[in-house]
Amino acid sequence: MVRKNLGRPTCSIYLGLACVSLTLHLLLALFCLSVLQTACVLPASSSSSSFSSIIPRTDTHRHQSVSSFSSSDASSSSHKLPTSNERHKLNANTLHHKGKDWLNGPTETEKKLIGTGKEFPKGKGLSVLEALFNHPLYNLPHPELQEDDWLLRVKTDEDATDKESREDGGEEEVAVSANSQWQSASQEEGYERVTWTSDAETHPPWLRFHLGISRWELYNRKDPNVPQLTHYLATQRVLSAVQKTGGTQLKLLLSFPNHGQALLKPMKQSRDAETDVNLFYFSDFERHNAEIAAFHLDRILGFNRIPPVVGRLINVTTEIKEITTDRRLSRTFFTSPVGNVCFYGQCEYYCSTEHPVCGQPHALEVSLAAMLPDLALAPRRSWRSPWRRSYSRTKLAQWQKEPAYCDKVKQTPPYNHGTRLVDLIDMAVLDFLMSNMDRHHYETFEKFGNETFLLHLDNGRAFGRHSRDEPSILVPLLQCCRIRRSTLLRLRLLSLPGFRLSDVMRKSLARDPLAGAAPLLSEPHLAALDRRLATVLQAVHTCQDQCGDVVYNDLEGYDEKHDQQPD
Ligand SMILES: Nc1ncnc2c1ncn2[C@@H]1O[C@H](COP(=O)(O)OP(=O)(O)OP(=O)(O)O)[C@@H](O)[C@H]1O
Ligand SMILES: [Mn+2]
Repeated sequence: MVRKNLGRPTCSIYLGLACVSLTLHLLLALFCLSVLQTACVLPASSSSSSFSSIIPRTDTHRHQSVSSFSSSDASSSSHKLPTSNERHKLNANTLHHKGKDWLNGPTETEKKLIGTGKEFPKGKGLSVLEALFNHPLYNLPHPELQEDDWLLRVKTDEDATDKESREDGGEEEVAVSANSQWQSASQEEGYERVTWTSDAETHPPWLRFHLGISRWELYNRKDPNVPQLTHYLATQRVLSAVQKTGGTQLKLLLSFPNHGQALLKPMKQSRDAETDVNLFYFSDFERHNAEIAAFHLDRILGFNRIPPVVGRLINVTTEIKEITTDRRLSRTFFTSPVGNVCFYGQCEYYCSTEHPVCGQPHALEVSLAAMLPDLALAPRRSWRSPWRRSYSRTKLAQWQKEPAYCDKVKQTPPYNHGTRLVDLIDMAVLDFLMSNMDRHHYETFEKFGNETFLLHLDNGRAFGRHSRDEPSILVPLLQCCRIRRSTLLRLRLLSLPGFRLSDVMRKSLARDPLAGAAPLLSEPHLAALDRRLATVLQAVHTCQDQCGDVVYNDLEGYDEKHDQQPD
């Protein structure tokens, strides 16, 4: 009946409506697809403890993004982004996605790049560490550095003349003065007379380290000066020892005769003592062996973003107590009931008689980190981490309450451009592996603007517990589902039997002077590294199952070259 009554015009109206509805549905579907591709599936629960059950994740909730984002640092949002630099295309500046192959595990090319790990050439007499560093992934071609990609440069005689003749004298470039002969004006007691010229041969290791800092890394792994620098720190006569200000725990600044300096952190815990489970991360002690191990781990991950650190056995009496001019420090020395020489210094945390640093009776293990160039020469910018913890016993940080937090970070300068976000994720991977929950800030060199690497300073609270992993450290990766390709490939390499991370770390740490006393990381800590590495790879895998655009391809152009090489 109804059919009968339907005239031709009504029919076309229905047909039209059907078409409109179909188009709308299509548009809606397209929109949904595009949204799902750019954002990732996030954990459903909002409490921080939910992160412990993140891996592997199967939930598929979407969360509304929040429109306002208070920048993590007032200075960070005001800092203008420089234009992207073609020269560093290979390093990390291209966003590129190579189709579906990325989505599940290593591609054929990647497998070729990584190898099977079985070819570790034991027979060739190479150690696992040497074999790792010989691997193509640790020898990626780097574009030539331009003049302004170096943090400092030696001033030549011509520069000096130029500057004198200029009226304003406004030299922008930070320069190390080394005209024909660099002579210190005053001959301070104990310091050597300076006879450095612009010839690198005459420079002490610490100066060569400073002059080797570039836009993309703190040191070149192959630079023979790095072992020379650590040897220098471990053996030079200590000329002065004073407390270093800044930070919350006790640390000293040592000076050496040829004007080098080191940041000292003393041994506070035995190697295998685990941090008390009831201590909050912000109440944890700093560990000297964590500073040393962090330097090795960062280098093994291919980052080169931690100043070289070395262990040393110092004499508390002759190398600190008897030479210090720091009254605040010398006042705190005492002899313990068993006759050990102890001190505690003045600082916010653990500087009291109840928490002394003691020699046995004089010998004390310490870590010595190479000092970065003076802030007057090379100013640094401190950035508050978007994933900073609340540093409160009760409050949760924003990222712990909002699973879609990364969407906001991704839109906020400097994380919306260049490599900053993947740099931060590199840092989260490093911190998760060593279980460092104390990364509240990070620093960059002001000179390089936003196109530069992140300094991974202050690792004293890492390696506190081996029996537990802390999934919340990995949240930047879990929430953003983004990782640099070179990092991912190296992580995969380090998970293969021939290059197992724990084996490489054991070998690398054995080179430290303190390894003679006891391995710098106990076996349970080394085993934890392998376990955590598997967790990181699993997290990436889960991301790849759930989101697009996970891998940031910083190796563009390298695949093709590699493919052309004979197997
Ligand atoms: N190798 C270095 N060269 C120069 N400066 C350094 C070096 N390492 C650390 N610093 C500076 O010293 C400051 C304090 O050092 P560090 O963060 O290790 O101390 P801390 O007591 O652990 O700090 P916090 O309590 O804030 O965690 C750092 O923020 C950094 O600016
Ligand atoms: Mn610290």
